[in-house]
Amino acid sequence: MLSYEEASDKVIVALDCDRARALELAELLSGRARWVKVGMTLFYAEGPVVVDDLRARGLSVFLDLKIYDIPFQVQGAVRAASLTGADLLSIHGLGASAMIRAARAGAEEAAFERDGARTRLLAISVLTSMGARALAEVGIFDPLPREVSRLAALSHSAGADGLVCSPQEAARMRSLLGPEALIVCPGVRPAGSAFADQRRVATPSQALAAGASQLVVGRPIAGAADPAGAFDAICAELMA
Ligand SMILES: O=C(O)c1cc(=O)[nH]c(=O)n1[C@@H]1O[C@H](COP(=O)(O)O)[C@@H](O)[C@H]1O
Repeated sequence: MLSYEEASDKVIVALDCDRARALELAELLSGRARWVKVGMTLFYAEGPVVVDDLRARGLSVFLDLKIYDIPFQVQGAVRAASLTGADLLSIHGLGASAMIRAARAGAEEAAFERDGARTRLLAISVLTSMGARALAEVGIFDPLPREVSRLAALSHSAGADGLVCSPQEAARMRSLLGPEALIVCPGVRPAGSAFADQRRVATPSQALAAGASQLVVGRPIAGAADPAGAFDAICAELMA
């Protein structure tokens, strides 16, 4: 059974909003949440300073930029993004092994320059908003779990520290990657919450039982009338 601290460490709150609201949410969740996610909506509007703001409040940051480009560009982008001191950074597994190795080199350069811990890299597998039909639209006809497995194995061997996948693939990825791998799952919906644009979803307790290391939860917390209450309810579910 998890303690409240262990449960809260497993929940990464996605701050897909502007800086004022992100800081308001950080305040509302103060003393509860330990992890937040800065994605493209917030980062493109505010830049690296927002990572400083959140780290200064003692929060660990997943910088979710889903980086995808040629290896040269990716190395530079990952270096720059890692210089923010973010704990986690996302890149696309679809960039293949040369791009992932370049990402790893960029993260190592930044750690050397900062004389600090290396930002850990999470490879995005198949977005949780996509189902088999969306995959087929982009020419991938393999069953979804097979596509996720291929990207997981490739990213792992090229130097990514972990994987982003839906909770529906978490058990399979846990047995593929082993007990130490970081398996981060968005597409988490407490019972009764709207799925919105998410397709491959599960409840917090199902995601945890399937082997997720951490869960990413956005709108069910950030969009709730009482974000702290919604966060605590998820922790309580993980502790049960
Ligand atoms: O990298 C991610 O975090 C991510 C990957 C993915 O496949 N699906 C996914 O939803 N996400 C992110 O997880 C968060 C989910 O938000 P909610 O759907 O509001 O809980 C968003 O910030 C997405 O950017």
